[in-house]
Amino acid sequence: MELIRGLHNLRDRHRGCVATIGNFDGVHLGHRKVLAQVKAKAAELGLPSVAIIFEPQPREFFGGDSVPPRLTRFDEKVRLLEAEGVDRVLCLTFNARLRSMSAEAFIDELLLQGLAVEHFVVGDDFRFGCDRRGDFDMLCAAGERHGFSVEGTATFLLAGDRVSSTRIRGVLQQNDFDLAAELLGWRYAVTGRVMHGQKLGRQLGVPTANVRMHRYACPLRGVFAVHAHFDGRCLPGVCNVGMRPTVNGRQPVLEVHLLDYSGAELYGRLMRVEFLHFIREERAFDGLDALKTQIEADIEHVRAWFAQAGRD
Ligand SMILES: Cc1cc2nc3c(=O)[nH]c(=O)nc-3n(C[C@H](O)[C@H](O)[C@H](O)COP(=O)(O)O)c2cc1C
Ligand SMILES: Nc1ncnc2c1ncn2[C@@H]1O[C@H](COP(=O)(O)OP(=O)(O)OP(=O)(O)O)[C@@H](O)[C@H]1O
Repeated sequence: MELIRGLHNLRDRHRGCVATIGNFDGVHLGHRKVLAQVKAKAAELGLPSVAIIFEPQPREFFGGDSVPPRLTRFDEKVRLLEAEGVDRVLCLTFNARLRSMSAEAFIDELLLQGLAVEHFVVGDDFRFGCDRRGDFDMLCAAGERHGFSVEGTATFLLAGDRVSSTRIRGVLQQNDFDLAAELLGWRYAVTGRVMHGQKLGRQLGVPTANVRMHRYACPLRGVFAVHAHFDGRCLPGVCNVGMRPTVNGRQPVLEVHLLDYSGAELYGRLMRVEFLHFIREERAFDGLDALKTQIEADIEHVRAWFAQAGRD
C-alpha cells in the first residue's frame, strides 16, 4: 500500500483509479463494505483502489465543543485500510485552504487533474467543497461531463441500525464492548507508548503503565478490565482512563496495572490496551489512603471478573 500525503504529492503515475472518500474513523464494517465495492470495481477495470481521507478530520479542524473522540489515530486508520487491501491512501490535510475550496475546484483539482478517477464510490449523503455545497447529484453530473462513473453505497445495517463511527462512539460510551467489536470488526483498543507518570502508583503499592494517548483518541472514561498487549504477550489488567481528580490531574491519562506482573521495565514499550469490561466511574477521593483502598477493591473485582468470564 502507498500512502500519499497531500494533493501536492500526486504524480502522473497516480492518475487513473477507482476511489472513495470519507473520514473512515475506525474502518468499521460499513466502511469495509464501501472498500469492498471499490476493490471489486478496481479489479474489474484493472485499476488501483484509492481511499481519500482527511487529517485532521474536518470536525477536528473546526474545533469547538462538538469535536468527537477518535476511534483510530491516523497511523491505526492507515494500517486498517491497508489490511482491507486498499492500494493507496491519499491523505488530504484539512486546513483553511481545503475548507474554502469550492465544490467545482474539489472535482477539478482532486478528482480530474489529481487522480483522474474513472469510478468514484461515495455515500449519497456525502457533501463536499466550501460550505458543503457539492453533493452526490453534482458528482454524477460532473461524471457525465468528464467521463467517470459515480456509484452510491448501499447503507450497511447491523442489529437494525446503520453502522457508523458516531454510533460506535455511543456504544463504547455505554461500555458495550462486545457490540462495539461486532460493529468495528475488531475489539476496541488504545495503542500508545508507555511513558513516565508521576510515580505515585508505586507509592500506592499499585505500579501502573501510563500509555500516551492521542489528544482525541479515547471515547471512554472510568475503570475497566483490560487485556494489555506488548512484546507479543497478552496480560490481564485493570485500567483507569481519566483526569485523576484525587491527585489534581490536568489532562486525561490512560494507565494500566497489570495483574501479577513482575517483568522488565515497561517505559518506552508500545502497548495495546483492549477494553473488555466496565468496572466503575472515576471519582475524587479524600486522600491517597481512600484511593488505595478503592484500587485494591478494583483489582479484586477485576480478578473475579476474569475468573468468571474465563478470559485470562
Ligand atoms: C485501577 C485504578 C483505578 C483508579 N481510580 C481512580 C479514581 O477513581 N480517581 C482518581 O483520582 N484516580 C484514580 N486512579 C489513578 C491514580 O490516581 C493514579 O494511579 C496515581 O495517581 C498514580 O499515578 P502515576 O502513574 O502518574 O504515578 C486509578 C488508578 C488505577 C490503576
Ligand atoms: N454503514 C454504512 N453503509 C454504507 N456506507 C457507509 C456506511 N458507513 C459509512 N459509509 C460510507 O463510507 C464513507 C466514509 O464514511 P464516514 O467515515 O464519513 O462515515 P461514518 O462512519 O458514517 O461516520 P460519521 O458517523 O462520523 O458520520 C462514506 O462514503 C459513507 O457514506
